[in-house]
Amino acid sequence: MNVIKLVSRLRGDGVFRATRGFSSETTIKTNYENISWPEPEIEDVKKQLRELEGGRVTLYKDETNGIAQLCIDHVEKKNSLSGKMMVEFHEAISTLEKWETGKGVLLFSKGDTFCSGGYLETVKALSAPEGGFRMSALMQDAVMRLRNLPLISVAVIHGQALGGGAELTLCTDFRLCTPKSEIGFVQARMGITTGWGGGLLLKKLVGHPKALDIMLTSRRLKLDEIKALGLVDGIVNPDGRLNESSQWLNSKVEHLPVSVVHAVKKNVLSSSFYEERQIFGGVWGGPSHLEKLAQNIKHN
Ligand SMILES: CC[C@@H](C(=O)O)C(=O)SCCNC(=O)CCNC(=O)[C@H](O)C(C)(C)COP(=O)(O)OP(=O)(O)OC[C@H]1O[C@@H](n2cnc3c(N)ncnc32)[C@H](O)[C@@H]1OP(=O)(O)O
Repeated sequence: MNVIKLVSRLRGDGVFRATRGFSSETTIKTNYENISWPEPEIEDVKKQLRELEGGRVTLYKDETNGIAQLCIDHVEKKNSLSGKMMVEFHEAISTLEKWETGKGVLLFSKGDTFCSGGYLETVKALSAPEGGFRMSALMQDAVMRLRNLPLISVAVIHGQALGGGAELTLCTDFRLCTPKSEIGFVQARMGITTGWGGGLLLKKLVGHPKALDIMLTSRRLKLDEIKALGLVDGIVNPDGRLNESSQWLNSKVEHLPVSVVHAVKKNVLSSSFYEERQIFGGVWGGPSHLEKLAQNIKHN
């Protein structure tokens, strides 16, 4: 069997950052039942998933404050993600990667549910093992790229975040919750496990034992437990959650130039002193630095 290992680099912070670049002929040997599928080409997966209709994911970039709104909108089906929505989510993140004046992004949903995971019609349409693997490759790519954006990202959680929806709550820098927030890693009860990057992110955020417990029990985490796990960065009201979250995020970035916001985010994502000094060198002596030096700022 032509086995190509998934080239992954264990980052210092414990998050695997898989780097792919193999042609479609490569296969990946998994540890389970000796199954392997060709490493999919993302554009090929998007073409297949785009046909699986339902709902929409929209992106609005506010140029006045550099904060984008990434909205999950499939209210009639509890904001479950259809294949088409997964593609729109991936493409929105590609757009944000090119947004040079962007400072932040809010991931939120309409209605009373953050996201109930994969749209079960799409899940059934992809029920053959390779279908799940290909969908996972697309969503993991999107989640990893959202996480690695130089923008400051916030998940605005209202109502239930289940299955893949629970995984999406972990791919942002911050989480703002309403009193009705619930996070449920229900995958094990569905006979599967996380597939959108959430397993690794959960372990990184709460530690190995707690991540195992949460995923094995599939219990719904209510707000108090989400807080106790250190996963809540603020509370917002259900009806005003978008405005309140926008103000919360804006208060962290409005006083900084884009270059510094991006440098700070890249710094926190970095996993070596080498990376830090490359980022530092990119802003040292830059227009913002020279401007602040000229002002003789006192940090009192
Ligand atoms: C593919 C990724 C995979 C993973 O890696 O985890 C997954 O995410 S698998 C999917 C995991 N998610 C679920 O299993 C959630 C299933 N839904 C529910 O548990 C409940 O619907 C709810 C989310 C707890 C809400 O319950 P309730 O308030 O009682 O509303 P209803 O159940 O009546 O739902 C209203 C409406 O929405 C439809 N719905 C809800 N979730 C999904 C979904 N994930 N896919 C498709 N449709 C969904 C539900 O069927 C109702 O539709 P109608 O019957 O047509 O009104």
